Amino acid sequence: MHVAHLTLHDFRSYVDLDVPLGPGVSAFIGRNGQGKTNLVEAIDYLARLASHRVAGEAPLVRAGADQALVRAAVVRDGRTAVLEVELNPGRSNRARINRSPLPRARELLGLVRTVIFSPEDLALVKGDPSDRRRFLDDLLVLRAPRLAGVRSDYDRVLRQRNSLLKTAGAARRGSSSQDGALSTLAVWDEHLARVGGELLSERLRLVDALRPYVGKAYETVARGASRDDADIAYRPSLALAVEGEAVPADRAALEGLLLAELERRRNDELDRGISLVGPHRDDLLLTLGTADARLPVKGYASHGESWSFALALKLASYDLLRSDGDDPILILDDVFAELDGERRRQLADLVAGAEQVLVTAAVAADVPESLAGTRYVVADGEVRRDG
Ligand SMILES: Nc1ncnc2c1ncn2[C@@H]1O[C@H](COP(=O)(O)OP(=O)(O)OP(=O)(O)O)[C@@H](O)[C@H]1O
Repeated sequence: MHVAHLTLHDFRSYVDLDVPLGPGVSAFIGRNGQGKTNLVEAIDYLARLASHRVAGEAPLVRAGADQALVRAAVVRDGRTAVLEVELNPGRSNRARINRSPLPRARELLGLVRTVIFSPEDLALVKGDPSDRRRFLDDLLVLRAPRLAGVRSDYDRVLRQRNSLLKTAGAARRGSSSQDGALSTLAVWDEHLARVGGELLSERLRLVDALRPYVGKAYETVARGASRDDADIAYRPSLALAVEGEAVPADRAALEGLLLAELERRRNDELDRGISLVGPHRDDLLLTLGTADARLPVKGYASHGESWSFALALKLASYDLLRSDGDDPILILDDVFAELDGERRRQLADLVAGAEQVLVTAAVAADVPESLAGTRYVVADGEVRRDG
């Protein structure tokens, strides 16, 4: 797939932008702070309805404006659709396809697929578990857009259950009756186990599917590495076994495990007033080394190894989406400055075959020759074709 035309209105630093794009490589070159990332962020936003840089919509709307608009003509299998999203911070966003409004903006998900490489990816390795959970969940939704509903249902159930735990815990500490709260809690346990079991099962399956691609990708981007060096494993907040026997990764079995664990941890949860069990407490463990000497990347790996691992995770997700028969738009935002000449060429060779690659760089010479493509100059709020 590729974006054939991008229109922005009051998005980030752009008042109005109208830029035709084509398949193949487009490289956006400009001095720091000219709006290169803002442009590719807009396309990535259409794919995920979230930014890779900030939480929430407010920073995406131009300072002083009330709303922003991102519109893109997207070509997939020879057919063009015009996708549009209006960002309304504090209110719901609106989306349209070919000018027809959609009941919910979420229905845009899955129509554009992107894989973005950016300096923020380092948080995948060095950041909190929430950064890695977001990576997994974003990839889940890209592969199966209906899971956006499961993800938001889980967040809602968790919020409700946490507030109930606070109330019931406070009643218990004040020795007042908690009967009502406890019976309501049992209902929310069931919700959490049902939606959580589904999310957990999807994540486990995803990690299984992604794993073989991670070693291969790390070998490509890390100097002197072999494909067995890098590995990933899902680290759940509860043991996925009963009497030493691993439980299958299906939702019903996981739902049962979650319910039992919620019951077991009930007192802890009431004491602390938060949900201690469920996919919101899980992590993706990243390790490097040989079978007998394997170390977690976080806290042990060098800066170069960490950066290579982050790139490898993104490259692996790109390979996985391709193996599904998809051809996501690849965005390489400011990544070449971080790599030496050999790694630049290797990464460039790997991505050059994608239907559309969007590259940003402050210095044209940082973009490898094989990604020459079409060059655009980004300056003073404008984007024009170079030459
Ligand atoms: N909501 C907003 N309203 C107005 N201007 C904004 C908004 N958000 C970001 N900007 C401006 O956009 C500019 C940053 O643009 P962007 O991140 O695209 O830069 P860049 O060209 O990628 O630079 P670099 O090469 O340093 O990464 C900054 O000058 C910032 O002040």
